[in-house]
Amino acid sequence: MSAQREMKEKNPWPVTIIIIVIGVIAIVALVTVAVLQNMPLSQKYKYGIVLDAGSSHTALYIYEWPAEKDNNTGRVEQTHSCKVKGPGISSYASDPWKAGESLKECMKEAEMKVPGKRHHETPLYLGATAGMRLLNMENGSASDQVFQAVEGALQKFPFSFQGARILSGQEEGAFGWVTVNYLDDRLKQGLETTGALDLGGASTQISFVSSNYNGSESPSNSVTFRLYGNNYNLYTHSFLCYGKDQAMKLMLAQQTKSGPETILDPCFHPGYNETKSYSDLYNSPCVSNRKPQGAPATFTHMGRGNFQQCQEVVKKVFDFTSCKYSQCSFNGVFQPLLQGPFGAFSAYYFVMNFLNLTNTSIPLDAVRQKIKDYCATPWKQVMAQHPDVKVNYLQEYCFGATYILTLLTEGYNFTSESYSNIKFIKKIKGSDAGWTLGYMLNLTNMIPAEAPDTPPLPHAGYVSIVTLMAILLFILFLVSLRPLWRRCSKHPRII
Ligand SMILES: Nc1nc2c(ncn2[C@@H]2O[C@H](COP(=O)(O)OP(=O)(O)O)[C@@H](O)[C@H]2O)c(=O)[nH]1
Repeated sequence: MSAQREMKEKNPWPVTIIIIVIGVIAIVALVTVAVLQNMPLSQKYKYGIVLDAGSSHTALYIYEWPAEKDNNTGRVEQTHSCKVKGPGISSYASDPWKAGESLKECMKEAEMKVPGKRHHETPLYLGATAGMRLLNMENGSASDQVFQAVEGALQKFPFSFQGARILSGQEEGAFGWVTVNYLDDRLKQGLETTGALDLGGASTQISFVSSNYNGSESPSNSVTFRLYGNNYNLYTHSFLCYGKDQAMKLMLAQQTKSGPETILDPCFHPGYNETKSYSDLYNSPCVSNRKPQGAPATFTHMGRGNFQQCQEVVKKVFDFTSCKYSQCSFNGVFQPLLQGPFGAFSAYYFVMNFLNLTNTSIPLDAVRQKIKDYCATPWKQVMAQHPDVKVNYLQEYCFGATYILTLLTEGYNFTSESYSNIKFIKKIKGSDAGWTLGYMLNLTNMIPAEAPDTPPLPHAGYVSIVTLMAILLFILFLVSLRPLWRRCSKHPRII
């Protein structure tokens, strides 16, 4: 008995080893549980699809975000876009069925891009803008029929179709502003926001936060938001008929008041010569009431290529005569003092990018000179220099640039100084600038009013601390076994 006890006392190794093994297993288990518990769930994605039914064309956008971060920010990304072939849906007023048909190709693309098992839960929205606003004003039943055709076509796809509707100008402006600031991560961080300048085909929007605007003056221009715990009082205005294409009609209407057979247009290149129809020019509610009586069926549209004269004609499409507010942009519309940086997208970008004028540190006078030289370039030469640019776009850059400059400086009152606060942009971090993302974020409640609770430590910090504590505990445990070590180290010694 006593010999056995002596042997146990003399040889504590098995007990020590067992204790160490249990200690190691416990610590490994502790660390593993901590890591697994805090590991992000396997990255399952959710999707949303928005169709932007614009006046000149329709575009489809697919957005993607990690499934477990529905109400967080900065994570929704555009993963795919598709430009619908043909004109905007408002152009199918006389053949509504074709409006629905036109969307099918892009919708089939969306079916391929969104994983099959997510199809049924993927919301699909169609928002129409100024083209449909104008058609609705002109012919309500035609607009209804276009929507019926479009809804019928979209319902045939396996997504969760949430309806098609016309956005108000205010929504278009405000959601464009949300998109820009969301993508720039300005909302979540409560930073100074960026204003949004959107130039479409039929309307144009200006939206910004100004510290001297609280919504009391001209409340119809005010949109208030509470996003991530911050209140925003946004000024926004949409000018119907002041998109690039409708503004061109306004400008041509200025020059065809008397119903001439020929016009020598300073906004088109010298040598440009096309026969155009009066009824096509005056086919929109923006100009239809100005159609000259007794005009011929067609007129010859000739170019003169004179920037200054073009600016004079363009200025005439703005009314600066009356303002019942403390200050106005044009057409008697209130506008507070411009403030902060601005992002200018859609046609602002297409035109300024074509002319290599997206760099706004170029002085305004140099910008004017460049546009002047471009407008004066003979049409033949312009076509020869840009054989791969669509003629429809190419013929309009002189007018487009003159209009943009006049709208910004005379219309919105940008100065040589504040012009440099504008950035001409197409995409931000891979997503197109425009109203669609803001619209989807709003409808899916993906921007919370209050800042989401954040854990006190980031995931990596938490895992590091748990690991460190486990290692320290283990060392402490080993140190507490010191008396045992001494005994162990004595016994094996054979002297
Ligand atoms: N140069 C050029 N112009 C474009 C392009 N896409 C659209 N536009 C023109 O830019 C203007 C605005 O287009 P968009 O932003 O699509 O407006 P919407 O159709 O009213 O929504 C219209 O005059 C279009 O004809 C493009 O890829 N290049």
